[in-house]
Amino acid sequence: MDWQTNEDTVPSGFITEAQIRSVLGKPPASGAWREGDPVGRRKFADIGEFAFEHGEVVPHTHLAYQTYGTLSAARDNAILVLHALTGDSNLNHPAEPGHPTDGWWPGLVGPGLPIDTDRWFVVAPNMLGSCQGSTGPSSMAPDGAEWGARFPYTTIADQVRAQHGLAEVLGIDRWFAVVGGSMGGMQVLEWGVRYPDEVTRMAVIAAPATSSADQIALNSVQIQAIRADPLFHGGAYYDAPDGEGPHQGLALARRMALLNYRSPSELNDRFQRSWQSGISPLGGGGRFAVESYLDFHGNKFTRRFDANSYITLVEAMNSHDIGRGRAGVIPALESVTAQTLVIGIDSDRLFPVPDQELIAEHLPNNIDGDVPVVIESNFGHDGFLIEFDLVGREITRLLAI
Ligand SMILES: CC(=O)SCCNC(=O)CCNC(=O)[C@H](O)C(C)(C)COP(=O)(O)OP(=O)(O)OC[C@H]1O[C@@H](n2cnc3c(N)ncnc32)[C@H](O)[C@@H]1OP(=O)(O)O
Ligand SMILES: N[C@@H](CCO)C(=O)O
Repeated sequence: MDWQTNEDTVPSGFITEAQIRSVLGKPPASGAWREGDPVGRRKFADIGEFAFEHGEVVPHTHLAYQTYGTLSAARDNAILVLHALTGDSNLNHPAEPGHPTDGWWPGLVGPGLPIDTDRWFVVAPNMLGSCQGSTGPSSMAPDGAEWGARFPYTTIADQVRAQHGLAEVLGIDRWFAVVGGSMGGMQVLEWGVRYPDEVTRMAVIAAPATSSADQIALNSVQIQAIRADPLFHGGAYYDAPDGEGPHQGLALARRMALLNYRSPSELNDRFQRSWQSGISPLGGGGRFAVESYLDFHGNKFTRRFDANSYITLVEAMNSHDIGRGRAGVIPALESVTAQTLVIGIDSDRLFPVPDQELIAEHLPNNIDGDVPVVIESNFGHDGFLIEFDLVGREITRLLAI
């Protein structure tokens, strides 16, 4: 097949300001960034005025979220599932009239699956600062224009405090489990440290206790790729004609990110030196298959994500230091009371296994003693989004103890 860019890909996930307003019942002074798509299954929790760790205040904030299963009368079966950098509140929706198949954890969450929605009430929010329905840079500021680059610097702790606001709206004062991977795993840790009395069990998957210099460096070049795009306009591109924006910069950032998400051996095994039709055997005049793959995902990404949100969320990952203001990483980890499962992936080059070893060593109630579970997978960091059987087996174990 001759792979091309995906110009015809239908964007998904964007909702309008008016649609959010119709759910919240009042002008939210915040919203989503692009017209055209239905609210679908999302609900919106109004969490009011929000003071960011950095000092700024946003007068009206809301989180988009979805629920799966039924909350028990005792309200004791709730599980919070937290997505990674570019995820959303869609966990698993089989195709049905009006809705295509959707969701980023279809092998993990659903009836009869490891997080069995016949038993558990699962809550999946879109994180603060994102662009899939929750308040973020593409939301409207009080002056009637999008926040853009003016949106407050957002930390992992901010995102977790916003999720806590959602828990209050839902009337859930204790989670049976909090589960998440990558950036979601950072948030799981923050939940365990910040709200120890509200988390019974937690699973930290492919995440570190702090973002290291290496990880910050990988993130910073992605941010720079977006800011260097001449169509970025300092983050004020929402009213550009014909939907122009820093699409090339965002696509380049996604290409770079993908290299951290996959393992060298997977790319080598999968694509080898194969090339697209039309390329010369020397490699000129066309694209290697792996280049086409990166182009494909880079272009596709620009159709579902806002560049300012991407910067906000990547900066939030950079902010991650579970020991900040808590006398260091080790005392912070030692303060967690929840039963914990820590999962690493042996081929993860973004958040490698030593990151999870540090966490497991210092969590007092790690179910595997002082070591993490290390999943063998060739898929690198993205393994937690692909290896449903391996991850599911461990989650099942956590929920069963
Ligand atoms: C919680 C969260 O993290 S949510 C965010 C998760 N989602 C994403 O990250 C979106 C981007 N997608 C991905 O990274 C991956 O698809 C994953 C991790 C979700 C799943 O990984 P995999 O099953 O290995 O999918 P893979 O990376 O091969 O991508 C498949 C796509 O690449 C395309 N593709 C494969 N090879 C090539 C190539 N040589 N040239 C162009 N396109 C290619 C496939 O056609 C397929 O397209 P589709 O998405 O329209 O079906
Ligand atoms: N593919 C994931 C990786 C980050 O953990 C995402 O885009 O969110």
